[in-house]
Amino acid sequence: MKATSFLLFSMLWLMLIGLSFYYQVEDDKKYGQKIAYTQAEMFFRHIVLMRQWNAGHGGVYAPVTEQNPPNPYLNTPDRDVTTSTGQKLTLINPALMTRQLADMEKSHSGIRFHITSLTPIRPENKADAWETKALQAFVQGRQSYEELSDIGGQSFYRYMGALVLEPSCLKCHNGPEHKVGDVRGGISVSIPSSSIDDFLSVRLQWLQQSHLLIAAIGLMALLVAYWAQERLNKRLTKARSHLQLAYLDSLTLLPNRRYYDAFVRREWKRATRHHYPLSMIMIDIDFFKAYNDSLGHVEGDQCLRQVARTLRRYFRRSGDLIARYGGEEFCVVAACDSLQIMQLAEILRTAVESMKLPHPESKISQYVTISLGVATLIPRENIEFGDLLLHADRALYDAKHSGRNRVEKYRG
Ligand SMILES: Nc1nc2c(ncn2[C@@H]2O[C@H](COP(=O)(O)OP(=O)(O)OP(=O)(O)O)[C@@H](O)[C@H]2O)c(=O)[nH]1
Repeated sequence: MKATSFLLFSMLWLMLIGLSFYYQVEDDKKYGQKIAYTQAEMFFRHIVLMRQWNAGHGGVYAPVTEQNPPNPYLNTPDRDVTTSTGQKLTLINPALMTRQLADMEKSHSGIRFHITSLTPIRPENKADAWETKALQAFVQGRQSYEELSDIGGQSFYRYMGALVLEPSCLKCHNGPEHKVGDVRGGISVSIPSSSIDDFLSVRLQWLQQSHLLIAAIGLMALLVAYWAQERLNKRLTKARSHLQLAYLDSLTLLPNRRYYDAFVRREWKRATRHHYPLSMIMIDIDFFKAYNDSLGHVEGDQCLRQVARTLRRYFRRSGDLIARYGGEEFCVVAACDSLQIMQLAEILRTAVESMKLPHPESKISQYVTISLGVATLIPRENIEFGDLLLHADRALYDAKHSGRNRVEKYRG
């Protein structure tokens, strides 16, 4: 893994973790809201049930106390009674019971509920702005309404359920304008959002910690993979450079003689099996000693490199090879016939001459030139591959002795 890939994967991983964190937090918020509204709805249903119980009994009597004075809005003949022992009792109808329970709940848990309507009998039952919105929604046909809203600057999950007139309610709501099934108001239940926020913040903390841990584990795994890959790469590079040292000539970066020998042996066997010709070229730089002597060894090395670079351009096929044979000698092996190898040799000769690399001490040209000896054989069982080398060498000798800067073919 490269450093850029490591960075890319790390960023991708962190993005995934970030996304997972975001969606889980959002999900938890929704879940928290759902819990709040469900809790509020349950409260509402419970109150409605208690009201039904109360209305079913036509109200219940309780002793008159400071906290439980007679209800001035209740116009029934037996609102206040005195027992045979002189105890004063007053009738508690569903509305009064709801109010008393609301006061108790508010001081106990902070949860508020409020019985209200668009036309309340009791002024304290007047709807606030949010409740008015909910009651108007009931007029449009909705049965419940829920929203996150403020009361006195404090945030609440607010739920309101519609109160529907039932037969038992007609004992008190007995005017001609009332009939069973009418929505005559609602009870709003408000749960402080702080109670859910506390639960959410604990969950958020857990999510943060678990995501940080997973992110760190993932990053560590990536780091380990990166580190292992780096180690492997280093080993591979080392192994490759060892291999290169063994088979490459360090000056010209051409394959060396050891590689060349192994290559020729392999090609020789193949050509023997398939009966096709194998050709060889021995190449020698003309008057290279004089070049060295006049310009120095450093320039000599540079000249060898330039000649190698020029020659190498003509060897792209997998069956052909050029190598540094030693000193200022290069050799070529190619799976082709004598005509083709002569053409190639001539191309190589021209290419070096065309470099126009000045040679102040050459007796045949003002530039660096090469002599080439070419040989071709169709391998057979009774011929050694060394014969091909000897023939090429012989041809090179002929090229040297017939004037240099030329190609000579082995003539047998
Ligand atoms: N700079 C440099 N010179 C080298 C290297 N290997 C061999 N030589 C030199 O190549 C020269 C070869 O000289 P000779 O074998 O006499 O051949 P020549 O001078 O080219 O003469 P002909 O081949 O007859 O044209 C020697 O002076 C070697 O020192 C090398 O790696 N770098």
